[in-house]
Amino acid sequence: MPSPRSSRERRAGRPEFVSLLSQRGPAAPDSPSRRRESGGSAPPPLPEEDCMRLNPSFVGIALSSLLAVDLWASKRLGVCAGEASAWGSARPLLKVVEVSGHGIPWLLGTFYGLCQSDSSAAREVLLNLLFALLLDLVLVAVVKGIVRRPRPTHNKMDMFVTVSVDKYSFPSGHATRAALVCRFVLHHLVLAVPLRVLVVLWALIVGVSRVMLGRHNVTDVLFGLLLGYALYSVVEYCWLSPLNAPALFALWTH
Ligand SMILES: CC(C)=CCC/C(C)=C/CC/C(C)=C/COP(=O)(O)O
Repeated sequence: MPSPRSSRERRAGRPEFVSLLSQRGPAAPDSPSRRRESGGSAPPPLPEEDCMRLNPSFVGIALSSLLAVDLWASKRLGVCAGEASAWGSARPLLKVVEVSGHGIPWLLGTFYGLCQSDSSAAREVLLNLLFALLLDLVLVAVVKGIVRRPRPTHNKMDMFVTVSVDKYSFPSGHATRAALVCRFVLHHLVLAVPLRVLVVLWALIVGVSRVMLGRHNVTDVLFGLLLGYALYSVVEYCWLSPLNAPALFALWTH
């Protein structure tokens, strides 16, 4: 009966073991690389980029899997993407939700409030809300323009007023605005608890409705919510006041 040691030695001589070993250290006496070096008929080594394609990194595999799950889930959840979709009858209602998170009503409403406000505290809050909404529009446009992810194929482009970058879907502008406005309102308006809950629900419904309407993939909305949440911290950090932006406030002093 052969000893375990001698059988291990015999296995080490087999080509598959030799080739594995040859990738880690100096070539074994009978390894394919040694045969190649000695002018054998083996094909020339692959260029670096071909090797990369054959050996995708862990991050690459994880990202493409996430993308595949995202596309699959977004298509399944796009139940109001058209009138003929599974929940197509709810589409008009979700389009009302869409308008509630659109930039134009928020910009016009804030501007109108600013013109009407007669207390300096209200003016300060509204001016900062206006600044936050404009910053959000610019940031989303820049990210959309850089990432250029197309909207889902099942989306019907029948949105209320859009600008050119809105043909792209990452991140969802409605989701960033909803998260930003939600945090802003919760911090600066003294509201009763049921109203605070309603504000949070509104932001979540705006986010979910983007996927249900087929406007976005799930990751567009998740990233949008995170971006809007983080953007509020930037707005707080850069908070405009009569002390640091007197010229701006002078514009609104009656
Ligand atoms: C002052 C100015 C440039 C206003 C533009 C307001 C405007 C047209 C905003 C676009 C809002 C919109 C359609 C965003 C897209 O949202 P997604 O959730 O579909 O990314």
